[in-house]
Amino acid sequence: MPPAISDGSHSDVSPAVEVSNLTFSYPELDGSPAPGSEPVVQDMSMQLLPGQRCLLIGANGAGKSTLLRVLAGRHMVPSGSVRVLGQSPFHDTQLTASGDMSYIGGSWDRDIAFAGYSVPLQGDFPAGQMIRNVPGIPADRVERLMKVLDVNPEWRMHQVSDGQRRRVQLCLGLLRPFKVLLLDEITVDLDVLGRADLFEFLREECEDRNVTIIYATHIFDGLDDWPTHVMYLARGKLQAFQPVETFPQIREGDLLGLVCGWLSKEREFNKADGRLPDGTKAVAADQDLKLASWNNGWAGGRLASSIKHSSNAVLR
Ligand SMILES: Nc1ncnc2c1ncn2[C@@H]1O[C@H](COP(=O)(O)OP(=O)(O)OP(=O)(O)O)[C@@H](O)[C@H]1O
Repeated sequence: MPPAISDGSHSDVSPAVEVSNLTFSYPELDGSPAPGSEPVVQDMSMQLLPGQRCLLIGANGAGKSTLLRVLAGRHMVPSGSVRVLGQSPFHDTQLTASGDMSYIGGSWDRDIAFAGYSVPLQGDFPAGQMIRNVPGIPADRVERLMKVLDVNPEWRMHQVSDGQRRRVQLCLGLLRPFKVLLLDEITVDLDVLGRADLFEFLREECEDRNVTIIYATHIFDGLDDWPTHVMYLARGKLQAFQPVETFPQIREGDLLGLVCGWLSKEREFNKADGRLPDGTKAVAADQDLKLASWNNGWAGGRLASSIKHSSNAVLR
């Protein structure tokens, strides 16, 4: 396991993203973390400057999505612990409303009362109409993005494939000229060429417009020379955060090998420390399982509830 280190770069330019001693736990219904639980993000500090692109790496359950959602202002944290473009993303909704910060998460869905949670966005409307109707976007940017993402304006949103829906989601998320972009593994449904075109577009955005990007992924194909920085999380802690040129393996085009090495060491560490593969502490077999104080909601006629110390259980 590499030691926690900081980028070490010093600059007079204000950071685009700044995290200072951030600790975050998911609250239970009473607003406090489950007693005895480890925070999902622990004592993290890092900063990225305009123009930098960072890959966010970590095993399943490491806390990547949680960190991105905190940066995107989806969870309340003390205002000094996260600054995006100098603002607190939770407290300053203008960051998102203005389009200066864009967050594109893994799924594109919405909760519909009495119908269910996580309903994929669908409806008989053409993709081109949705995209071209977003006000205030220069026409050349709209057409360029539709070309990069190969979006057919005639696609009807109730008939598209998962990959086509993802392309429309990305197109809408990238439409406004953001300054900070947070991407949570959004390329799983894209074909190889679509993914390559997208990353080329994002690189140009950084180089031409000086934007900052953090991208969480498990897919490293073709990414060796894309990031300027790499950030590795394990058990909620920042294990490494460095410019790519400081990693000989990345310079030699073996980003995947570097990541596999980190994850294998992490797996051995978890085993030796009596932890589950996701890094959480294993619970003794004789410990009572208690229903947690949260329910995840009704979906498809089932009540999905979380049971403490277990994977999600479903009560029918
Ligand atoms: N809404 C939630 N309430 C409580 N705990 C949560 C919630 N969402 C995630 N967690 C827990 O937080 C931890 C980190 O989850 P997170 O989704 O951030 O991991 P990740 O690194 O993005 O994983 P993956 O690579 O599988 O997407 C996990 O242990 C997960 O069980």
